[in-house]
Amino acid sequence: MISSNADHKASSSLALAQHRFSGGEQRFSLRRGKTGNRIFKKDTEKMERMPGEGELDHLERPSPLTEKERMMIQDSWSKVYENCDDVGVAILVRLFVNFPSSKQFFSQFKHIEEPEELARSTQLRKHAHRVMNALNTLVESLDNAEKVASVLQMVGKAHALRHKVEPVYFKILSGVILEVLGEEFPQVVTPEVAAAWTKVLATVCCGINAVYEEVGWSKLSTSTG
Ligand code: HEM
Repeated sequence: MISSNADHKASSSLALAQHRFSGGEQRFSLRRGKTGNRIFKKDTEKMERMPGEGELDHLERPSPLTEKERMMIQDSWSKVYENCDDVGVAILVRLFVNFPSSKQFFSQFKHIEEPEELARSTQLRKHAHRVMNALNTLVESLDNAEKVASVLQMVGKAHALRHKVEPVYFKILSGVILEVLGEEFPQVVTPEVAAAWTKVLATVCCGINAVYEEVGWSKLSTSTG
């Protein structure tokens, strides 16, 4: 069961396979306040829409990255990673606000709604740090297929077996990552760079799905049953 009633009221689009990277409807972005600190800004008010049944089931593994794409990923990531903690928290707050059902796996903030309060949660901040570090390892290892596979094995197994996270949330998170990076780093994440990121994140999702299948995850579909 991955969707609450609220999930169905929504009308945003998200389908990694179809290159639609709107991560949801309420937008919280990082902006510099007068003090120079990054703050969360709420732009619009809408509700979550989970991908429909079968919508994301047939994600095809993208072609390998070209050398140029690999360089674009590594260059853009170096700018993003300079703001590792802020960006990681912004991504996860956007995920949890736009897709509230994704909070169900987190004991310490599953009932919190306010983005500012979410952003202060120790559990959220810790997970943001872990996600960003894992992405950093993947980006650093783009020319090392074995290393990429071992990271995806570790992440996939832990989330399937220990945390029992439906794999669709990895696709949702991928869309949110692209959306936030595009908004926060518009000079860096040009359409060409975003296309390369699309490939990387689709590869991550395919790898995670493969691990879920390996460990016998029984419900790879986005079924709400
Ligand atoms: C690229 C995507 C992700 C990466 C790299 C990632 C990475 C990690 C890592 C390294 C850990 C800690 C080690 C462990 O317990 O296995 C962790 C824990 C966890 N992750 Fe993720 N994660 C990702 C996506 C997600 C998503 C989409 C969800 C659910 C919506 C999720 C839910 C959790 C939960 C519930 C924990 C345990 C948290 C705790 O014990 O405080 N993760 N993740």
